[in-house]
Amino acid sequence: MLKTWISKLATRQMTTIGNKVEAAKMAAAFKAVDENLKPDDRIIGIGSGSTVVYVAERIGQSSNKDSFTCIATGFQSKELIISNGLRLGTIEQFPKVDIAFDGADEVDSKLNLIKGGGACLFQEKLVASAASKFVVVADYRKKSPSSLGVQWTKGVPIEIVPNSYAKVTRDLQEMGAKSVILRQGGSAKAGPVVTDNNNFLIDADFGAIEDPEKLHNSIKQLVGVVEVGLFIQMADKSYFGEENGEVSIWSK
Ligand SMILES: O=C(CO)[C@H](O)[C@H](O)COP(=O)(O)O
Repeated sequence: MLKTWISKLATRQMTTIGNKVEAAKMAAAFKAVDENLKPDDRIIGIGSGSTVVYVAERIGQSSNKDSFTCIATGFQSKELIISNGLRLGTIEQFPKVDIAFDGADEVDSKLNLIKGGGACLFQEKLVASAASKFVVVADYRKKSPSSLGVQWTKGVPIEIVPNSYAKVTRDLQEMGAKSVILRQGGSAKAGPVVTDNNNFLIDADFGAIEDPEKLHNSIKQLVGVVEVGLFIQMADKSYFGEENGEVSIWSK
């Protein structure tokens, strides 16, 4: 009896926490779109992950949907664009993006980001780097209290060419990574995660990252590395949905 009551309480608490996080994501995304999407924006980048779902929903509510085209950062993003009745274009057609929205795994006070928790980092960086304005949407759990790698402890996601994984693993270990893991598909797939670009992903934990730009540049030059999930000084603004329902904004 007591066990059942405790389990019901735990379920209710988990639901409340879950709802709080979902509400925070939605609040951040809606405010970010409302404050940043301008009527003359023609090409809009749509990122990946669970927060961007609300960005696509909000953009999908626009009355001038025919006047702009959305660029995806991966399979999920493409589906979001289509399911919200938005026009889909490609980065090859539109290499100049007016504004891009995306989520993040961790954000520091200088607006450096860890991204790639959802395995989409290469296309996310491609679209963000093509954008005149890059706006991040996240919930309160993504704010770094100090350095990157403190809040997000699964490691820096790194997209690599598949047959380079053993060599890049060794390189990262030699660079001082505490752990280097080839990301696995888990119960959904026997073997490694394969990205939208047919690559593998490594998660390399460097602990608290004192100099993210230096680390980014060192990893980027390793042969086999396609892209690094450290986004250095790319974001213009970050919107965080808070636990109390408010939205806080960090700007450059
Ligand atoms: O980088 C990403 C995918 O590769 C996501 O943007 C990041 O993982 C944040 O996702 P969510 O909004 O679900 O927390």
